[in-house]
Amino acid sequence: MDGYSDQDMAEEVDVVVVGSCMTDLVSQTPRLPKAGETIHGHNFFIGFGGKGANQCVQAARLGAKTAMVCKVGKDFFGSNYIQNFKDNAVCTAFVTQTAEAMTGAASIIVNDAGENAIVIVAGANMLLGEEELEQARSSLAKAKVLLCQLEISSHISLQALRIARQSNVKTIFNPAPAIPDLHTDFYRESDIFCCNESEAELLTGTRVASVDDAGHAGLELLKRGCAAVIITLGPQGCVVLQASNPNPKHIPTTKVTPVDTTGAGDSFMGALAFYMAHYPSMSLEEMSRRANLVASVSVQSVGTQTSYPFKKDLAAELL
Ligand SMILES: Nc1ncnc2c1ncn2[C@@H]1O[C@H](COP(=O)(O)OP(=O)(O)OP(=O)(O)O)[C@@H](O)[C@H]1O
Repeated sequence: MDGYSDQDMAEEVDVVVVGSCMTDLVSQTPRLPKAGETIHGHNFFIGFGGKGANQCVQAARLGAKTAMVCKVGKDFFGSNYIQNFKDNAVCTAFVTQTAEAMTGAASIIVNDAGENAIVIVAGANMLLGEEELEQARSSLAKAKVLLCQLEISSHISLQALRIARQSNVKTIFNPAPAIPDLHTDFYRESDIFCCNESEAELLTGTRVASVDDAGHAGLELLKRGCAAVIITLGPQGCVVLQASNPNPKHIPTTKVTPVDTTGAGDSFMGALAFYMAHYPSMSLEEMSRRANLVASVSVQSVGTQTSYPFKKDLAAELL
């Protein structure tokens, strides 16, 4: 936007995401190579990923004023990612570049059967520290919603949640990728604790393979101190529980033909943050129903951020 700087944007942010950026380097091959083998692939592309950035971009595409707090390398990938944020109208005032590490990268090989082998190097993501969080403090304290995940140092995510809570900013925490010994304060600092089936399984130690299982796991997570729990269930939508109404509620979604479900969870999270920021008095069930529908659009085309809908792609009643 001409004449409208990053600093101007930082003054009026609705959704702040403190999290990761990853560049996906994707090779499509007939089969996965064996150790020591070189094979020819038939396609290569570079994609924008990382859970934090994905969620931020989805919220921005729905119309939320978003800011990303993250660290990328002083390299081509980092500069390219900053441009991607700008292209999606995300405030980059708190995106820093470091010469100490490369931008986070995921080297992905996908064979024709859809199987993959992936190497993730978190790189600059792990260097996001308290200093950068301090720089974002005043924007964070004025925001409506904070969104965090676990692809950066977990103590930075927890610190961001604490700052938001102290300022009465609603917090959404996505414990992904899940770690078994999650600090108990993550539950207490979360207004919404939102995870998928496998994360719920790892955190509770119980099997989550059905809507009923998700209800039981959700109750266990709720007991740990969060105000609400959402467990996403792929094509089955999600289950919602609130401390004020702990009866698990199944929120189904519409049946679609999935083409590529990569990043569906992040689309759901970004949409949820948008609804919380724009419709603070909407029920959590209704926000979840709408987030299901946004995410269901994302599974109907290929890629991660490339599949995320914009406001203009959605029915007016969803916005
Ligand atoms: N096949 C599908 N059909 C319709 N909606 C889907 C489908 N898969 C996922 N979704 C939507 O996306 C949301 C998140 O999906 P899921 O529970 O699979 O998360 P996830 O495992 O974190 O996803 P991913 O790791 O692929 O990003 C679901 O709650 C649902 O709303």
